[in-house]
Amino acid sequence: MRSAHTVGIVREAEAALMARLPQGALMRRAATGLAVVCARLLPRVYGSRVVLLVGGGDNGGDALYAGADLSARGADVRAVLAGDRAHEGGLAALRAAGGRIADFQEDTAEDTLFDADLIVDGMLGIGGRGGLRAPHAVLAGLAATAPAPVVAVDLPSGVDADTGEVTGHAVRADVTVTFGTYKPGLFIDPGADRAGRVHLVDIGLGPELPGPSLLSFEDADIAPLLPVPDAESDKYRRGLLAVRAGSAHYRGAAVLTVGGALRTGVGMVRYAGPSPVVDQVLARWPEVVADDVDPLSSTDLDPGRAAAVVIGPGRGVLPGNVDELHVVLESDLPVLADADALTIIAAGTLSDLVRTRTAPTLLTPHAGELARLLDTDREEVEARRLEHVTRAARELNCTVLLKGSTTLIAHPGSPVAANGTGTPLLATAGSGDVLSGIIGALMASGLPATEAAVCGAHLHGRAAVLAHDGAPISASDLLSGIPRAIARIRGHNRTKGM
Ligand SMILES: NC(=O)C1=CN([C@@H]2O[C@H](COP(=O)(O)OP(=O)(O)OC[C@H]3O[C@@H](n4cnc5c(N)ncnc54)[C@H](OP(=O)(O)O)[C@@H]3O)[C@@H](O)[C@H]2O)[C@@H](O)CC1
Ligand SMILES: Nc1ncnc2c1ncn2[C@@H]1O[C@H](COP(=O)(O)OP(=O)(O)O)[C@@H](O)[C@H]1O
Ligand SMILES: [K+]
Repeated sequence: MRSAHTVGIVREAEAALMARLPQGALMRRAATGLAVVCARLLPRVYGSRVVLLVGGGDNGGDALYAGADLSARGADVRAVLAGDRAHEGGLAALRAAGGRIADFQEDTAEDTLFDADLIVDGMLGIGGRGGLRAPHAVLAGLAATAPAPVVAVDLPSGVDADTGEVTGHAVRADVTVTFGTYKPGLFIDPGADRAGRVHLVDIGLGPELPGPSLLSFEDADIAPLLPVPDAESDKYRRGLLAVRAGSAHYRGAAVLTVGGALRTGVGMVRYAGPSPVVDQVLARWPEVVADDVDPLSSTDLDPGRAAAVVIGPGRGVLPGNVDELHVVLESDLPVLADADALTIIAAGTLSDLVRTRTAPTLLTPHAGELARLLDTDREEVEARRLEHVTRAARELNCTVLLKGSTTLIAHPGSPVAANGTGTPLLATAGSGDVLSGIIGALMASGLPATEAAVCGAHLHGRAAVLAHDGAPISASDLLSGIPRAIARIRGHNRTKGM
């Protein structure tokens, strides 16, 4: 599991640690770690051409000291100064080690960057604010087109460390070397996409840091959470999931939600819906126990021995659907509400019930649905995803999973989780229905809503990557990836344990 802390927290921890260390010690630790990663990226250090893009703050200082280390090992190091000032100690160290230093010149910068074997982005770190100004923006553009790999110092310049937001230009790194702790923006798109592979360099900040602001999970963290049936299990102990998805207009939503649950593994799926949808679900999934129920006229929940309910995908927003959701939310079962159920909640009539129910509640909106829940617009949510998912969890007093290129999961009082798996190919109709089924199965198996959401999103992304094989996938294709993803994740855990 990788923990991230916001800039404010990093600054406080840094101040506490620096008070006990000789001046400059932290920057030396950071720069040494950076130089080691840079050296590994070069076929050989001696004779390699390394170009440092140097900003006016300590981020530039890190780059200059690392450049001095590489220069001392025989690399040909050139620093291009983006600002009108640069870290004095770093400049002196690079000069003393034989490196060259030049101010940014529009007419020579391109040749300098295109001749490099490695480009080190030390323009802005956690002190960056807003969109990159010139000449930083020009250098970011040149670094993106130059053939050499780009290593970002602490974070790619132009990425907001706390949110992953990018306003205008930002560096696109192949590798980011970050110091002391991960920064949230390294795990949230578009920042995550700009960061490439992220290495953490330990500079001794750990003991000064409080609990994380954001978490990112890997296979090894997910594997122990996945339910494993044991010899004592029967279908009820493994969990019965009640699915309230699909309608005469949207039959596929029922088929996909149920499929997501079955492929994830659950004791039983009990489906309730209008008769033509029941026929379609049974034609595809004969193992389902299905009840003909017209949700528009019957509000009986009769969940049997259900351990959790998924409601909403393709279900409709008519008065009967509102009544059905009301009954489900009034139950003491864990509930996952998606799609049309979110539209109903956003309309206001049931949001109080969501807020006050004591059983676990998980809402799984995309940006548009979250915007409706928070009475704002989609662009606003997309620009500040972390802020909005946190606010929704707090205001609705439940777990909220915000879908999108980075899926975020928030629960009041807990660090937000950023999902690290997936592919843009997931942006296809119905893939959200599959996600609801996956998470519903995990909730029915007994996982708390937040853990089910974190595991489900991870599994969903892994399944997509395994299913696509380089070609586009449909939501149905995704289903076949789920068991393979579970096997891979479990296998990873075994390897780690050996
Ligand atoms: N914390 C730690 O534990 C450790 C931290 N360390 C390192 O220190 C880094 C933080 O250093 P920092 O505070 O000096 O800020 P930094 O990121 O260099 O930027 C400041 C400069 O950027 C400029 N600038 C701002 N926005 C801009 C824009 N949009 N476009 C253009 N320019 C812009 C701003 O100019 P101004 O706006 O003031 O004119 C100022 O000159 C941190 O990321 C890590 O690398 C390690 O050494 C050791 C351990
Ligand atoms: N650019 C992207 N990269 C990765 N995953 C994405 C991207 N866009 C969407 N997704 C994922 O695809 C799924 C789409 O779900 P949703 O928006 O509910 O679609 P639908 O309602 O059609 O099923 C979500 O899991 C979401 O996180
Ligand atoms: K940087």
